[in-house]
This record gives sequence, C-alpha cells and structure tokens, in this order.
Amino acid sequence: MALRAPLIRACHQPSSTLSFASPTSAWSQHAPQWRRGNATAVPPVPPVTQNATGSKGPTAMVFMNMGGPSTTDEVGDFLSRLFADADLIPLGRLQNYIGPLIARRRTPKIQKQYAEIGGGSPIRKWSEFQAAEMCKILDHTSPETAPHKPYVAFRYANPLTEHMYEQLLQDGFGAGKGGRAVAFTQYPQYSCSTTGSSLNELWKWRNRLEGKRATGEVNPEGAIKWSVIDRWPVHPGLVDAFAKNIEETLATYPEDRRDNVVLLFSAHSLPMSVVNRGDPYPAEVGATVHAVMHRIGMKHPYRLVWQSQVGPQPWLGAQTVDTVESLMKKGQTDIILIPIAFTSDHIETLYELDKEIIGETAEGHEGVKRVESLNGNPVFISALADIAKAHLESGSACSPQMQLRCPGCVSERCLEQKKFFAGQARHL
Ligand SMILES: C=CC1=C(C)c2cc3[nH]c(cc4nc(cc5[nH]c(cc1n2)c(C)c5CCC(=O)O)C(CCC(=O)O)=C4C)c(C)c3C=C
Ligand code: FES
Ligand SMILES: [Fe+2]
Repeated sequence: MALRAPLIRACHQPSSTLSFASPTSAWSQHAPQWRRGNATAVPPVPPVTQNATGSKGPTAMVFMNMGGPSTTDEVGDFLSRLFADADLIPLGRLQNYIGPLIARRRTPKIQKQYAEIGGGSPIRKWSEFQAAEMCKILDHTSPETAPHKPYVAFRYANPLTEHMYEQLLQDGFGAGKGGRAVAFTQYPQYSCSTTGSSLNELWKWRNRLEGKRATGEVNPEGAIKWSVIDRWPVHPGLVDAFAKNIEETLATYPEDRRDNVVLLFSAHSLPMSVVNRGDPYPAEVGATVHAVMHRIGMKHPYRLVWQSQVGPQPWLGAQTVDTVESLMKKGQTDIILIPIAFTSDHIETLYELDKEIIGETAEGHEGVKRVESLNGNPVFISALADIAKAHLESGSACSPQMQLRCPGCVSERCLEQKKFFAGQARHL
C-alpha cells in the first residue's frame, strides 16, 4: 500500500532558504501559555537588537542528535558509523571487523526504506530549523548571553561532531578567553546509547581538536567552556506540544467514539542488556508519558510500547506492532500512535509506523492514526528556548543525574566524559 502520510506536513515547514517567520511572533503566541496557566496576556518581548552582544555572549548552541542519511547514497556511511559505535552496539575487539560487515549487509534493505520515505531522512532540515529558530527567541529572552549561534552535531551523518567542532573554532570560539558552548541533546530522555554516545564523541573531538589547551598544558583559559542540557523528559512545553498534537488527532474521531480511543505511546526500544545495565531511558520515557497523560486529563486508556528492535537478542517490549495487532484482534480499531522519544520525523515514524503498521498491519482500519511529529511546531521550539534559557541562567554544567554512571557501566569513556563535563562547572 502507498505511503499514507505526507512526508513533511505543511504547517510548520522550513523553507529551503531558511527564511523564517518572525521568532518574536512564535514566542509571543505560544511560549508563555504553559508557564502562565490560563492567563491570556502576551508578555512583552524585551527590546534588544538582534545579535547584539551581551556581557556573556556570544554563546554557541549545539544541537546533538544521531542524524540520518539525507540521500539513499549516504545510507552505507550512516550504517558504518552506527555499527562502529561501541556505545550503541558493543561488538568487543571485533568491532572494526564485524561492524562494517553488518553495515554492508543491511545497507540495501535500509536504502529501500529511505527510498520509500522520499529518498532520505528529514532530520538535518528539521534540526537546522529548530536550532536557528530557538536561537532567535533566545536572543530576545536571554540578551546577556546573546548572540546565540546555532550548530548541529550528528553522531552518524553530516554534519558530524568533528565538522561542527571545526566550524566552532573557525567562528572564533576557542580564541581569546575561549567562549561558551552548550551541548543541547535533542533526545528528551537520556540513554547512554544516544545522548551518552554523542557526549562521548564530543569529548573525544574536544580533546583532539583543542589539543594542548584541552589537556591544560597550554593556555587552558582559551579552551571552549562547555555545559550540557542532558535531558528534559517532563518539561511543560514539551508535554504541552505532545498533548496538543494528541488533542488535535482525537478531534478527528466522531464524538461518540472519541473517549474509547486507545493511546499507544511508542518509543525506540533498548536491548535488555542495556536496560539491565541501569540505563535511565525507560524510566524517563515513562515519565514523559505520565506527564502527557496527566496534561490531557487521564481520560483515555493508554500504554507505552516499544519499536524498532534490531538483531536476535532480547529487547524491551511489548512491541508496538504486536500491540496494534493484539488490540485489533480484540476489536479495538481506534488507536492513536504517538512517537514519544524523538522530536523529528525519521524512518521509525515515516516507514515503521506510517507504512508498515498503519499502511499494512492496520490496512482498511481508518481509526488507526499517528500524531504529527513535533518537527517545526512553535510550541515545541518555544519550549526548547525556555529549557536553554533556564540552563544558561542556572550556572550548572550538567544535571546532577548525568554525573552518576549506570550501575553496570564498565566504560572508561563514560567515566572520563562525565568527569570532564561535570568539571566544567568551575568555569561557568
Ligand atoms: C530515542 C531514540 C533511540 C534509541 C534509544 C535508540 C537505541 C538504539 N538503536 C539501535 C540500533 C539502530 N538504530 C537505528 C536507527 C535509528 N535509531 C533511532 C533512535 C534511537 N535508537 C532512530 C531515530 C533511527 C533512524 C534514523 C533515521 O530515520 O533518520 C539503526 C539503523 C537502522 C537499521 O539498521 O535498522 C540501528 C541498527 C540500538 C542497538 C540501540 C540501543 C542500544
Ligand atoms: S553505560 Fe551508562 S554510564 Fe556508561
Ligand atoms: Fe536506534
């Protein structure tokens, strides 16, 4: 069956030239509502000249994510990097041998999937849009740290972490007194396989590219001062953005069916070995789900289920596709799928949920639907700006939670990375 959902929905779409609607209007329309309860007045936007340098500016805002291949030709390189990542898929001493083999074997299958969702992942376009829009809002709300300069650092696709770092240095960060950069994970819930891996990579390139300064041998004052926004699973703006999307989808059902719609929150699964190591992700995803349900009044039956497991080892369940099948067998065919652990569209939403589950498993059942991903949603982008502003004001280098390793962690990389980022507090 043909792909059901449009690949990029029209409403909050970035243009190819990155010329955007005024961030001021996005901010004043959407940002304050979840912080001000039901008040209707729009708070004044501080009258600052955009890009004026505040006493603590400029500030680099670095959006970290896994990335995805923008074209089918990039799938091979994307998978090679992914299977080379021992923080995601530990293959021991054979990593450099087995990793490329598995990547090569999977490439044709995954290329086909990307071809079917329009030829590539939209994540780069969305990440660049979200970062740029958030920085425009921050220039107004946090003039002291302005101007805020948007950067994107992907783990497995362009722009890679090392390219972002080179760009930072070219742009003058790391000169003079070093300057300030914030690593802002775009995974709302922390997993060592996602945010942890991106931070390990950032720490590695920091040591390589800032060389002797980074180790303190030469002018350590001149090194970039880093801090990390490492998780934001229950931020009220994030919760509100999800809740509004669910309410919009609920409104598409006839009134007499609406209360009985089952809400299925779907997140990328984890291998049980990672769960049992003590990874914080399952609990944090659960926290997001609970907060969203609370926000929409706990009026619907719901479950948190898990998708996209790869390979033969045991993964956290129940699986999304099995749950949809089981519900449909019991006669429940009004189901809303809510991707809850990723903020932009990607292969798991556009291929696995839209094509495989809604288009094939639930073919002919118009009551099985998916909520829109957050993508360019202004409520979401205002939430990002609010999270960043609170972080910049806090003076903390990372959350206290990030400093604690998983009970089962044996990774030297995690140990050193956490020591480094937590230690940055003394510079802020
Ligand atoms: C919160 C999101 C994600 C978690 C947690 C996560 C863990 C995780 N993933 C793998 C293995 C693979 N993931 C792959 C693709 C992929 N993963 C996520 C998100 C999370 N992964 C996304 C959004 C994507 C798709 C990217 C896009 O569409 O742009 C792949 C590659 C695809 C494939 O070969 O099937 C693999 C492999 C593991 C092992 C893991 C936890 C340890
Ligand atoms: S694996 Fe979680 S801290 Fe190292
Ligand atoms: Fe994954």
